Amino acid sequence: MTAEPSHDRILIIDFGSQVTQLIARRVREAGVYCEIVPFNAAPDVFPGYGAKGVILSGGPASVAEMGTPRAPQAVFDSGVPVLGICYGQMTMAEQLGGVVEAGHHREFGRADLSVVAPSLLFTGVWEDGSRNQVWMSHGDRITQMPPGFRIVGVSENAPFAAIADETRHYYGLMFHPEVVHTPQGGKVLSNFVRNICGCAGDWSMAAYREEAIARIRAQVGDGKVICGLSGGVDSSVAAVLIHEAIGEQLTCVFVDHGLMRKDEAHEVVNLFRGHYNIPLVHVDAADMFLSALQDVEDPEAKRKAIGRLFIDVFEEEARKIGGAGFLAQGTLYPDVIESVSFSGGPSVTIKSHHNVGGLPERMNMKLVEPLRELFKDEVRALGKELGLPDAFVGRHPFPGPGLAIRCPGAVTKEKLDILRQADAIYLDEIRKAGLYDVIWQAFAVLLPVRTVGVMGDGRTYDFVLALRAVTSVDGMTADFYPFDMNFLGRAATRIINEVRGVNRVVYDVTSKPPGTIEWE
Ligand SMILES: Nc1ncnc2c1ncn2[C@@H]1O[C@H](COP(=O)(O)OP(=O)(O)OP(=O)(O)O)[C@@H](O)[C@H]1O
Ligand SMILES: O=c1[nH]c(=O)c2[nH+]cn([C@@H]3O[C@H](COP(=O)(O)O)[C@@H](O)[C@H]3O)c2[nH]1
Ligand SMILES: NC(=O)CC[C@H](N)C(=O)O
Ligand SMILES: [Mg+2]
Repeated sequence: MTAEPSHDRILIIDFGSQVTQLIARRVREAGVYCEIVPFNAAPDVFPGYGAKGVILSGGPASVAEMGTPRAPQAVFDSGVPVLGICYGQMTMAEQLGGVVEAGHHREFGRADLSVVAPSLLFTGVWEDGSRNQVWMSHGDRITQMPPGFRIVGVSENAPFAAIADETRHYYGLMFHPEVVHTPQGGKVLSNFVRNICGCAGDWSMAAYREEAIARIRAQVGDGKVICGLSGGVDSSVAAVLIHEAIGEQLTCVFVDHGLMRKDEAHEVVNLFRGHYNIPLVHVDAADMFLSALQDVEDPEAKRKAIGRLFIDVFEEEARKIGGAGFLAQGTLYPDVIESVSFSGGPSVTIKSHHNVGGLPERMNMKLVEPLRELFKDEVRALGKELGLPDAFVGRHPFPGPGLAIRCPGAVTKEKLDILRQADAIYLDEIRKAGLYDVIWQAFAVLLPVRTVGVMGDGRTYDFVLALRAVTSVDGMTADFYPFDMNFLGRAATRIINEVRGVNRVVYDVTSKPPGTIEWE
């Protein structure tokens, strides 16, 4: 947990819901700092955390079953306001003397909430007597409220859809206020953190910048820092922020691992050197990465191998400048959440982001990660605050393992060359159509599948290329971009005509979840 002591803070206890991160986002949108802690770490974290309120997330387990997770008793003993959402509501009800039954009354998706009594939680949002759209995803339900609570809202299948004990400031919601399908849900969460918990709502990027600089100085002292710079938004913002904090103690290192897109290495280095007076070392490590990846097919093995090599390169560069005690990276909150699985914790590891779960166990340098608590859109806002040019702030994300995770199966130089050309054409068409800034991320994937085609009256037997484009706010959830068919036809024709080795193009229409954005 990172200290953010000069602002009010909310602690979110995670029971493993797929949408816990969205609770954090909504709370921050209300100008309030918050962090997520897994339920099994909560008993240690809560007592010293200084939370002005606690939110209990949803989760896949059933409160009606023995041995399922509970909130720390200390939370209820502390007197801070508590909001339970779905599983969080049910465990709160059970822990405070109510009864929960396992599910015959499943509600998944859109539901109507009838407000049947006034509550501070709904003030200025939903009037007493109104019916409102909410989103539910549960099978269990409360059948008996704990003492001191009353019903505030009901739905067709949940007689206790919203309950409150206004005296003790305990609130429980069966529905999920954090998802966009509960259109007024953000305001409900804002009511909780601002009006009920009494948080000031003064958490902003300008404040974050000042505090982050102070923290970097305190951590680093007069030590030297190597910063992994990819040219992406995150590391560019991290580098500029760290430079503001410690000036010449910083050296940036750009690793060309041979898995970059077309012309990317030179563009990044020139752009950065053109704008900043920060020392930047350009390392050509393509042979080293490609030979290490030669026979690696498993996605996690690829990620781990790349993570390890990155560190080898950083350590080597540190030696060249006479040693550096610290390694800085543009790690974001979603990288941390998606990579880390606490043992016995609620959520599973989806993929090891090279800069977190993919790091080797033994590290000589200490990590400096000033963006570790931020979501992508917050980093972009911080970048604007720091005056970064749009060429950095508006860039689509590009994963550290690069094209290796866009080449399912073994990675070869030939495949990378094909992918590079096709990807460049696809992005060129996107820019020409004026869609680059509308789309959150777009890229091509070279599939390890060959199909038969006919070109110039001859038979071809070449690779299939998949195109991907998504819209998103923070990369945690995403929708596929609904291209016009003419656009897709145009891009496919150009790729097949101009790139040798591809004779078929397909478009990926999977959202996240259930897909992820990258294919590996
Ligand atoms: N080629 C590279 N050279 C040096 N460091 C890198 C490279 N690729 C990734 N990194 C390090 O790993 C971190 C995480 O990579 P990631 O792709 O998430 O962030 P980014 O590249 O800075 O931003 P974006 O997500 O917008 O691409 C980076 O912030 C950077 O510190
Ligand atoms: O720096 C990174 N190192 C990684 O190992 C990594 N894996 C995925 N990504 C990027 O994260 C976002 C979410 O991707 P997924 O839906 O595929 O998990 C998308 O923007 C991905 O491009 C990575 N970035
Ligand atoms: N979304 C949730 O928190 C679900 C809670 C519990 N697993 C149920 O099905 O009722
Ligand atoms: Mg990147």
